[in-house]
Amino acid sequence: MSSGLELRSVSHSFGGTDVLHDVSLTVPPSGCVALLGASGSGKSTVLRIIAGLDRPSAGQVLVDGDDMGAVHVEQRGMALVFQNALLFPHLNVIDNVAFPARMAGQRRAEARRHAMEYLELVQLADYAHRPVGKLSGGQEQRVALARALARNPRILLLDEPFASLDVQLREDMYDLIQNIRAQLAPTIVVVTHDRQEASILADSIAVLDEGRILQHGTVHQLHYEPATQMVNRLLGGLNAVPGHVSGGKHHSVLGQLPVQDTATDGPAFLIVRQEALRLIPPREAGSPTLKGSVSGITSLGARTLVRVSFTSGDPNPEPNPLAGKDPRVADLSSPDLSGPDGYGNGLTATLTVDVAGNPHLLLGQVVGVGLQEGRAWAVQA
Ligand SMILES: Nc1ncnc2c1ncn2[C@@H]1O[C@H](COP(=O)(O)OP(=O)(O)OP(=O)(O)O)[C@@H](O)[C@H]1O
Repeated sequence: MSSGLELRSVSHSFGGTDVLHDVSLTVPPSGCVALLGASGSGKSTVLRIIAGLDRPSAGQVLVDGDDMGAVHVEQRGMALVFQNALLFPHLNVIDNVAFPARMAGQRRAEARRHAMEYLELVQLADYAHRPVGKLSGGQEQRVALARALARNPRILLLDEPFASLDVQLREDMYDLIQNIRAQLAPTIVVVTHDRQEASILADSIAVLDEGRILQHGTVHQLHYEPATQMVNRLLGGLNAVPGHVSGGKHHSVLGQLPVQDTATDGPAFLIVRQEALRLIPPREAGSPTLKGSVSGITSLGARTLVRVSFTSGDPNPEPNPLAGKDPRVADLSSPDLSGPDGYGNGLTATLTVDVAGNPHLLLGQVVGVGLQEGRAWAVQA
């Protein structure tokens, strides 16, 4: 049966250097949480502390409410899978998977029968008697997963398990993890620096930066309601426009945009996801109030990123012809640039817009930008 995991104010230092600060995290039974962060942010250290491989300098790890402090690694009921599969080279595939059961004293035939069930789960039953030296990288990781699952762990810990696989193999592994979750429902903590991987695999993501959890939330919250500019950046957000919040609106070169009720007054960045922005085609835009000009075009294949630069200071703004007509498009072009905001004197801002297909734009071309309603978000500067 799956277990719930809780980290309570865990801190850790190596030789006097603090690497984790007051990390608290809850993973419900059968839940999957991704720890997302840049290299060196402390992800692996959190995982090692959960597994019992390192003792935290302070704080507690609890499983189903029980403090693991005095519980030995082997008794914690956890299984770890690393980026490197770490298979036993002298054993074939099935005996690698059967190894933990053999160590626990199970008879060979029984341990192998049990191992075979897990090899079937990871679709490697046909490879049971193959030497592990003759496996591909993806197959090695499948064997490592089967070996971890065969221990029937209370918690499965995955440390960048697919980082060394190519894109296609990685996608196959994501399907496999979904399948394992559907069939066995283990509680999972997966460490990754890949935001897409975190979004695909996990129910929620905890963003770690310099040993601190900046935010733990759903994939949606982290993308559209980031707690800080750093979270926005780590989740791939490309737009952060400086300005300030007052009276529930963000004031910047882009004008005044209503943001979340909870935003506090003061200096703040306006965060808008590139996917929540829409280019208003030049022929429809006519004379958009907020004239933006294309300053960069980057092809992503099926999609294109378009950078649009805006300059404040137009004393006679004209109305955006689309404002109010398209319910999906908020009026991003009603700037009060003559107001007392201090953003009216030739300052510029750029927004990056994620566009499906090739928009056939030219650098310098004037375009309008629409924002999906309710998608403007402010974070304190
Ligand atoms: N055994 C150790 N002794 C000293 N410092 C360590 C040790 N292990 C990790 N560190 C330091 O602790 C910090 C966090 O390391 P950790 O490996 O947890 O980060 P990470 O986010 O998993 O990084 P990566 O993605 O590169 O694996 C880093 O500054 C690292 O240099």
